Amino acid sequence: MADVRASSGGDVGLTALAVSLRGVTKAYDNGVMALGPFDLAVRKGEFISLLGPSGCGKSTVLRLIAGLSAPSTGTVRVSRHEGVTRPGHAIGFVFQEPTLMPWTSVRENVRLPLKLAGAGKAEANARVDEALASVGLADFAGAFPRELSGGMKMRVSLARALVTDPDILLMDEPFAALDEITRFRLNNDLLALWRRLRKTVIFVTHSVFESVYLSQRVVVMTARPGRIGADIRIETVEPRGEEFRTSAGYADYCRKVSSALAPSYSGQSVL
Ligand SMILES: Nc1ncnc2c1ncn2[C@@H]1O[C@H](COP(=O)(O)OP(=O)(O)OP(=O)(O)O)[C@@H](O)[C@H]1O
Repeated sequence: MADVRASSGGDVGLTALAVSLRGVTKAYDNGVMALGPFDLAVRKGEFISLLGPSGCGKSTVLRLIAGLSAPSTGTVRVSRHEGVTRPGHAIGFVFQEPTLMPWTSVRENVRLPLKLAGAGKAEANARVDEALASVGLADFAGAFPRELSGGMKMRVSLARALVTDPDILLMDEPFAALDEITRFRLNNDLLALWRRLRKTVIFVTHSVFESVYLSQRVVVMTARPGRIGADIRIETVEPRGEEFRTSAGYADYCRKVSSALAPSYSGQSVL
């Protein structure tokens, strides 16, 4: 039986967990067996990456955690802090496309989740200002999406996800469409934000390099139906920066993660 619950974190042994998936499978209506059985426990404040071949069910995992889709079997639990009365959601979602409303300003784009949650104007204004400042866009509140670069649009998208002060940030290949320099900069900014805000981050990427650079744990998924092929802890001196990116330790971790990914593509011809 599928069971999707938002717990207050009161379960014995689960208090430190932000997200827990147990024995989860997902079969879509068209018969595609996308996932599972899949077990994952993410601690509060942890930064993990989900890495795996195309179609292995990474986005499906995020959608299940966000409650946008229900598991076919198994349990999905999302912990919420008790007594929190702020408007909005326990979960913020950032997609690969910034999906901004082109006809209105950055400020209104970021305000949208608060509007939907019925937040008062004064509180919403303060939160929008704070969210924009946290992604370095304090001076662009009045700009329109067409006036922004790809990296800036992604920052707006991130601010929109942060504006409700969620406990958990789900990010689905957010930087995949960006050039490498912009991507590296956003990687650093995201790490700085994570260190400051201590959100739980679950980050989907196709990039071995990005997963190792950002995460405390890289969860490598098998080809569809996605299961956990490897769960690799990345341990290094914090805070991370360019020194880590160019270190032997980083290269070693990238090799280890690549090896864990290899069974998913070995034997498959690209021609
Ligand atoms: N709504 C849906 N209906 C039917 N099949 C779906 C649906 N959503 C996803 N799938 C299928 O389920 C499988 C897993 O999809 P999912 O998007 O979770 O994979 P992914 O690992 O995120 O892929 P990618 O890396 O290419 O984005 C794929 O085969 C996909 O075609």
